[in-house]
Amino acid sequence: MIALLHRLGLGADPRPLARYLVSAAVYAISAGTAFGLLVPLLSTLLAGHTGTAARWLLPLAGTVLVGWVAHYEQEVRVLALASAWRRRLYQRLGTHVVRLPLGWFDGGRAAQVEQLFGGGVETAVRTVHLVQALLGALLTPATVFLFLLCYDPRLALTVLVTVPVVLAVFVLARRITDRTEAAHHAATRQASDRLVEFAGAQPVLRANGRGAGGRALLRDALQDQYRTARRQVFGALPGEHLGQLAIQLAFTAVLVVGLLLATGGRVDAPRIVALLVLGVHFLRPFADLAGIAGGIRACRAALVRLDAVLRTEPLPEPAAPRSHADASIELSGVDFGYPPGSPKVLTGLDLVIPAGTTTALVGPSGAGKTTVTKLIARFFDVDRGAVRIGGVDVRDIAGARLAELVSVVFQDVHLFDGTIEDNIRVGNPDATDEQIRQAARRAQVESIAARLPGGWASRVGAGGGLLSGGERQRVAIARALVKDAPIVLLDEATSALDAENEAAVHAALAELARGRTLLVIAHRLDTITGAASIAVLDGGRLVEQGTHAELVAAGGRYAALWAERECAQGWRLAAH
Ligand SMILES: Nc1ncnc2c1ncn2[C@@H]1O[C@H](COP(=O)(O)OP(=O)(O)OP(=O)(O)O)[C@@H](O)[C@H]1O
Repeated sequence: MIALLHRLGLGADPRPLARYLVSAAVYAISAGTAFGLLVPLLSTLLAGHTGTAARWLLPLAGTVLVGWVAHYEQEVRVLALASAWRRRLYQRLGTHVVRLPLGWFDGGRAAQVEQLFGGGVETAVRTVHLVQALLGALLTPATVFLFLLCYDPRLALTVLVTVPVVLAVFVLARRITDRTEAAHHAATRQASDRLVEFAGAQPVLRANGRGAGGRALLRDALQDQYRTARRQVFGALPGEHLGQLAIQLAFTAVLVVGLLLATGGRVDAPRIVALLVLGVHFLRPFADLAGIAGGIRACRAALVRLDAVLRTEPLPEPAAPRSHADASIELSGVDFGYPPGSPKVLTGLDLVIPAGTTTALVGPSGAGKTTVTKLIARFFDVDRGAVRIGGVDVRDIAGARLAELVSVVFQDVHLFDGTIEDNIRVGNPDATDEQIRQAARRAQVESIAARLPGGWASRVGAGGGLLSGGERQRVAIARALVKDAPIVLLDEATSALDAENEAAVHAALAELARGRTLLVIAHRLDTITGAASIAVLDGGRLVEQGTHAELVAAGGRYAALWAERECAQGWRLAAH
């Protein structure tokens, strides 16, 4: 844990950390000392020696004052330390995440990072506060024990013997509580997932007359959650009571020994009362230790998640970046698997896309088309072979330069819940209003703004939910137009488009192609019949390449796909 905290930079500035630890330790020790000084004060007071008792007031007041100053210092230090560390962690995470390969964000990792930026860093930072609680729970009883040892070694040994028993009972109690808590968390998570799913699936459920069926799934999940919540309450009760019981038993043991000592006349009654008060203060912090241990476990889990992200290697930057000659693309002998080393998705792939031309990638689902675009944009590095832009290996082009060279328009375009203009401006934050409007016009986005109730000022909803698939893609094309990168990689929207949308996307694509190297993953063959070149991918290999006419005439894989499409269209016409 200490190595983990060190790696995450808690000790980057050791002086404030050391001052915090010292003030927390001084506070914990002074609390123990104050309890220790109560013994002579109380015992003399109870024995009626008021004058002698008064003499103890001064050291007690001094200790309380030291404790108060240390406590103030500890609170100021912990706030400064936690906020500096929080800022450092956010900065490290922010600067690291932007250097990670974009492919790393696949498979739910984006949500993981979102969670870290949300509660994860906060939970990790709580570790700093737990340190003072831990020091208090260890150093205060240790100081009290030293006083007990000086006052009465027999009583001191008695309380010492109870410690392992109390700790063992607390560990057992914690295990019982943890088990039921884990089951309850899992059931709560499932119930909330079901709730979200149930709300989101309303259109599908109702369209299929499954309103009641969907409710049954939700009801089952909620019942399950209720059952585990009850189990958690009843399961946690024995755990909590066991802990309290252990402390009470330990105290009873100390009481019995104290009474034996008093009745045997070996210690006078006032002193034994004062010592028993000290015994209580020795045992009390053990109840806190169980809670602190649970808190440390939660913090550790957050720290491990943070560390895992921060230790992920960014794609290496070239030591001596090179400049590309033009916007041509070339893949030569490319092998690639997710993750590197796993079964190959692309094998020995050769593909040349001359600068300023449009090439369409077609092929069955899973052929590796999207993977090709991800390798060109360097979301991942190839396992073998090379991807070149303008004759230069993408690994030799500086990351920032490559990002300027290439625009990627994904199949599932993500829009932010802002206006259409805000969303286009993402492509180039420095673009003027006129440039934005012009890109919007060329990408056929104006008609979208015209149909929205608030026009250009309308928000597009979370993820662009108020727009159709084709409309979202047109906004993304406008984004690529304002970015004005010489290479555009576009994964055509697979969602069914109405005739008007289809024509608009066509026109937007034609604008995008003008003067650029465009690689389009085509899911509708009609879109790409005019492309300069069509590359047919199957099983991660290039099986054919040529123009539409050449490939249809060749009667190969593409001709078969074209025939399938014609057949499907014929079926649609007949069905109407
Ligand atoms: N991030 C990933 N991790 C693991 N496997 C992946 C990942 N992305 C894609 N794959 C696998 O790689 C193979 C090729 O996927 P790819 O998305 O490149 O195909 P595609 O031709 O674009 O398919 P589609 O037309 O359905 O989008 C598939 O078997 C897919 O399951």
